Amino acid sequence: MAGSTLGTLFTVTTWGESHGAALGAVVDGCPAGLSLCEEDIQKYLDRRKPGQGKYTTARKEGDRAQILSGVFEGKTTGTPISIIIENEDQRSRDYSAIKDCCRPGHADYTFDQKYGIRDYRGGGRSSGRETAGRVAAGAVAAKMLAELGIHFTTYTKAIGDISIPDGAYDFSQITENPLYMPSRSHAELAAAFLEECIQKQDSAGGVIECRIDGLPAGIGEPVFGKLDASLAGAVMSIGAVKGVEIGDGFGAARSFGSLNNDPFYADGPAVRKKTNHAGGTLGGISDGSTVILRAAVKPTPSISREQETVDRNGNNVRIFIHGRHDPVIVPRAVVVVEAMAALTVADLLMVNMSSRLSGIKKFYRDL
Ligand SMILES: Cc1cc2nc3c(=O)[nH]c(=O)nc-3n(C[C@H](O)[C@H](O)[C@H](O)COP(=O)(O)O)c2cc1C
Ligand SMILES: C=C(O[C@@H]1CC(C(=O)O)=C[C@@H](OP(=O)(O)O)[C@H]1O)C(=O)O
Repeated sequence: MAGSTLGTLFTVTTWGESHGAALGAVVDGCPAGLSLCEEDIQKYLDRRKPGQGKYTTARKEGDRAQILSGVFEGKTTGTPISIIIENEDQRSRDYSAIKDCCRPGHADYTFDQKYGIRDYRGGGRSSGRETAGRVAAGAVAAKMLAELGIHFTTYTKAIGDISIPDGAYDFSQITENPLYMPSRSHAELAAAFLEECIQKQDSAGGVIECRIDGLPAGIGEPVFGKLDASLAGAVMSIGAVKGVEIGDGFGAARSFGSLNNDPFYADGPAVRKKTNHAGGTLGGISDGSTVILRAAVKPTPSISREQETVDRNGNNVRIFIHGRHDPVIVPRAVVVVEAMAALTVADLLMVNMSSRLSGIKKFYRDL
């Protein structure tokens, strides 16, 4: 299936290229009866849309979602939901000039090696634009999860070295600044840092944090389909994501068992934890506390500074990229991380429904 599909029971396939006529997604396995309209999807897509200010690519796309199937009279029908987003601004400034060169840090070289043919008008399937389909699909998953009381809070935790300390968040700020940072002062520092990067014809990376609230204990598979492994796999499949942490992540390697273990306590009939170093998962199964994941995003590879590379004939050449590129990917990828997390949780929930005989009996009785 050439790696375009994710999930077991709640699946998503994305299709299309950055410079083709359109791109989109097919969501299969979404239960019938969910209220769903184009506006639900649009709200998500608008958070990723390019061409919105100086910290995003200048490529102007409306990114309007159209639902082609799987919804009737405002409700999902249980059949595949197909969503299309037309490309409107494919015109690129310089791709023909660099068509035989491999952009350092981008996927040109590896695509050439794998397929022997490449649509040089842009990144094709390796373009960040492919993530529009993921976000449209993730909006469907998030809508379903919201009905179950499962909610996502996703934001920019760091840009370059400007990092918001754990817990020092003002969530009301997330939508107030174009960098999606939950701290006004950090957003101002990050904006100044990005201005410097742009001046130097350079790009920057950063960290995205996603918190999942309302997930009950018991979701996730014990071996390969672990909640943390599945989240990491889905989030690592986003272009430019170079690392994923769950809970304290790499910090846990420097901790001690006595500090890193989260003590349990009984709160009436509920079992809770005093701390959450584990990030909401134990043994690959949710423990009922907030699931916390972070994604490390590298600096945008296409920078306008002169760089060294090779061409298809094996010559050492210098490359100048003058196209439309994000000086920082992080703010636009915030909603992509959320979408991938929502798709993963929706799928694991569906798989989980068959893990107990009592669950199957209940489903059978309700038929
Ligand atoms: C939302 C989003 C926007 C992106 N924008 C750009 C861009 O404008 N220019 C660019 O060179 N790469 C951009 N990228 C990154 C490339 O798609 C990515 O680096 C490339 O596919 C190579 O994959 P890798 O970095 O995972 O190895 C973007 C990625 C995402 C997720
Ligand atoms: C258009 C989008 O971002 C694009 C992501 C991208 C890349 O190489 O990843 C390269 C640029 O596109 P183009 O191929 O036109 O030069 C960005 O503008 C988008 O995300 O919608």
